[in-house]
Amino acid sequence: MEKIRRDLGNGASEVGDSIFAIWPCFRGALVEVVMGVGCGSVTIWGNLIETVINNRREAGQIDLSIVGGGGVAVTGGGAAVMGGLLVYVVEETGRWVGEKGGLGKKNGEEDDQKRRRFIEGFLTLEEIDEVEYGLEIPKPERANKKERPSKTTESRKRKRAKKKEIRSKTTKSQETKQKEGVDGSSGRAKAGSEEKVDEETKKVKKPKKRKKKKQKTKKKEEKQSEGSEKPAAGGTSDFKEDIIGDSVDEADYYAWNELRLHPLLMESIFRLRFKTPTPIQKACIPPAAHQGKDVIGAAETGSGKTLAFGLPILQRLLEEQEKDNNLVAEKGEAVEKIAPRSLLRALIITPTRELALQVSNHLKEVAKGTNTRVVPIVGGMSTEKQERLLQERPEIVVGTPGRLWELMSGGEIHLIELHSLSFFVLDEADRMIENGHFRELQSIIDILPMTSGSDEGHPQNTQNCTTVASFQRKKRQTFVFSATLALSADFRQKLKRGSLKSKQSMNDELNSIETLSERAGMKANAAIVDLTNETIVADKLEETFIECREEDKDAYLYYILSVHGHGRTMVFCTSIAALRHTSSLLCILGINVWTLHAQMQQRARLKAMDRFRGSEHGILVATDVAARGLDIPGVRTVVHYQLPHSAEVYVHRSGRTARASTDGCSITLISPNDTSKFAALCKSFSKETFRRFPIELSYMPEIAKRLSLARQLDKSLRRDSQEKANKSWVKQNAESIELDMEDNESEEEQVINHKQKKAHSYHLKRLQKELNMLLSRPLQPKAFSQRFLAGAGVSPLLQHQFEELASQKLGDFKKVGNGERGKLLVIGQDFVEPLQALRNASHEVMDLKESAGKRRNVENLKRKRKEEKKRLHDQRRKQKKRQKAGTE
Ligand SMILES: Nc1ncnc2c1ncn2[C@@H]1O[C@H](COP(=O)(O)OP(=O)(O)OP(=O)(O)O)[C@@H](O)[C@H]1O
Repeated sequence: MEKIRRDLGNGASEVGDSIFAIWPCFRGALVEVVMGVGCGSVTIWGNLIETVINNRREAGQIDLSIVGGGGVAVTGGGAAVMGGLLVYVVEETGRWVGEKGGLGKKNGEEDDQKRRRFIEGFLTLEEIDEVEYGLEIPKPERANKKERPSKTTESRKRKRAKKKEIRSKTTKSQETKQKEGVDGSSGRAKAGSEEKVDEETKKVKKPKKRKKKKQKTKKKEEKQSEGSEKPAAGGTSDFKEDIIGDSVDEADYYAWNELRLHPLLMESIFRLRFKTPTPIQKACIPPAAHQGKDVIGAAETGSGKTLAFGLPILQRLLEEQEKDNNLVAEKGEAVEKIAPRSLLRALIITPTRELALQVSNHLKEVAKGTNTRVVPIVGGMSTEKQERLLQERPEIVVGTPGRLWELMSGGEIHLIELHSLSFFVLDEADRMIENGHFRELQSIIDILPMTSGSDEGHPQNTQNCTTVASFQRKKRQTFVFSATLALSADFRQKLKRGSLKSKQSMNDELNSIETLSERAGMKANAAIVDLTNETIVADKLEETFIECREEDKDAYLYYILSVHGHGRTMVFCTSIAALRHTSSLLCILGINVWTLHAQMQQRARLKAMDRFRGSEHGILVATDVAARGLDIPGVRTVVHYQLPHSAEVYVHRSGRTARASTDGCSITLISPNDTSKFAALCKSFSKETFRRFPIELSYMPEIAKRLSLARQLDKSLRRDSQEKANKSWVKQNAESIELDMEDNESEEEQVINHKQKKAHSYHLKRLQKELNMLLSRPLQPKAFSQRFLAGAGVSPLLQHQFEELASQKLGDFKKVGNGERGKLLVIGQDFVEPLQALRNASHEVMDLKESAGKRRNVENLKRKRKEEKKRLHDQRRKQKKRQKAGTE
């Protein structure tokens, strides 16, 4: 989340007005409040805001996290002079939605206590991050950091002092532990201890959170018991034991031999059970890892591109470490003199936060057993926490352009000391140049040191490594990867020719892969690996479509999910409005879905992903933020509810299934308005035919009934919640500034209103009852026999409904006890997932050329009819005119 911070240096007298002005912005939004503290008026402000926030939290209307911070440090400017309380409201999108500044003079201990009470009621973003995502937070090491504007308030200092106290209590035990074998210098060991300290600190401070902490500890213990603990560098024996325990036969992995990877990396590969390198890995690792070349890599979705650039990075870092160690042994000098550690060596940029986290986790997994640290830096998470992660000086940083540039431009030393950067990677590179979305990327590229200089082999004369005598770093390598690089016809030709020279760009924009690569320092002799086939999509992907009217898309989606809802399914919408509409309808229809879109708070985004990952038959309704790169095993089906804007997005969306040599199915819902767009889309990847998804039409009347009820319910519920939110907003704000609300309604109006409300609530109840009744029985084809089931198979939903029905019936039967045999028996049937249904069905194929021809014919016919109609109309008009003139 990008924070836009401004201060309004207005006076405390405007408190009422200003709070009133802020709250409308909160409606429905998830916001973060950053509070600057330090003065007398805090007591009043703190109480006032606390009350309002609590009310709204309890009403479930807002979800606020309070991030403390000094007025001076947070805001600078006017506030620096005047101090006071500042409330910042920032939406997930980074759009500024409200602000308030109040003034006062410092009032000492009492205010501070109040403020602390105010802040302690909430779980901060940091804690939530830690609990949920196991990020390791190293302890702050001030010495390492360049002078930056301090965010410290007095109370934070006290907080830290308290932490220190507890830390000192725990240090002894940790020291003993470290001596007992845990590598004391390991970042992770440190991080672990810091987490413990944090835990203890919080225990002392927040009894409320004990429950959460317990879960956290439990989770951690579980993780540890799974054996995911990282062994210290060089200490591979634990690893080997793991592997031997799992009886890996190294001979099975012979295909990796020619890639000459470091033994520690090979151990990770054994552990991950990757028996052979994928083609893109085979093609990229030799030039990237052993010849020091830049690489442009294009291969189908799910083909292992992350390791195609990840392994060479780790390989080179390990080789350098070994060389350094040898030099240290030879010369007997301190390792820091020979080769300073703790410099940024690889910067990997991805377009989305989820992808950055995924790539980072993937690399961490492979880097287990080495000393190399990988850290994700993404928006939507606490900046402070990420700054602390960077203080650990990780060698590899994976991030999104926005947050990276925010930290870089803020002077984050680890990110701006780039003289030792050996790898610059652009994952999903073609996304980075779309619509000038990533201006920050341009800024990042601009601060990269030049690569073409003659400094190769010479000592780097920079702040941190003036003493590097014999340490020779090779020049920086640039890697550019995506599944759809070859979709640009122009670029494909260049890939084929092996020449990347771009035409002189008219402006400074990064509007083509060529300019992007050149500006990033890509060398002319880059290895170009294009393994994409003509159709670009994954080999084992079955692409299908359903033609339907726009208003019937919900019905077909419901059909797919309820009749074939087996395995994980991702449903893609192009707009957030459509996503909200679809997911809300599905929920009313009793289908549980998770949602993911860019306007969600990051925490919620990650939670949705985690839950989707954890559910065998989960359904994720997402916008295109989830289209690229996400690697979720077991996604069997992708549904394009709305057509994507480009062929690239279609390929990436579809590529969430059929990954890593598995199969999968994509279903595109095409309305008449979509056909020409769809044909154009297919044309761009030379696709001429498409299979029609088989639909058992006899289900549709029943589905239509359910949908009609669900739509009515949805509409009413939306209207109600809107009205409620408006009313409670006015009421609460009036209360917060102690205004009495007058009731202007006459008695007659009140009676009418009451009657209307009653009628409305009765109507709602009736609709719900009717829908419940329909949902309580299995979705049946029209000609469904009540006694025997035949047809398209049983989805999990159907299975569940059958079981319910059976237990009901059998229950009734037992009650009657008349000795008759039960009439309904549920026999487990195999589910038919979309891909299977497709394979079972006949090969009905849409010839895109033919259908485009047909469409043209229909359009011509329509045009001709229209012209004919117009001609006849004009003729009649003229005739009438003439007749009129004749009679006159
Ligand atoms: N050599 C291998 N053998 C088997 N599985 C592999 C191998 N390398 C990577 N994988 C697995 O393949 C899956 C896809 O990998 P990855 O996410 O890197 O694909 P990708 O090509 O980057 O996909 P996308 O284009 O969608 O981003 C991951 O689950 C990864 O663990």
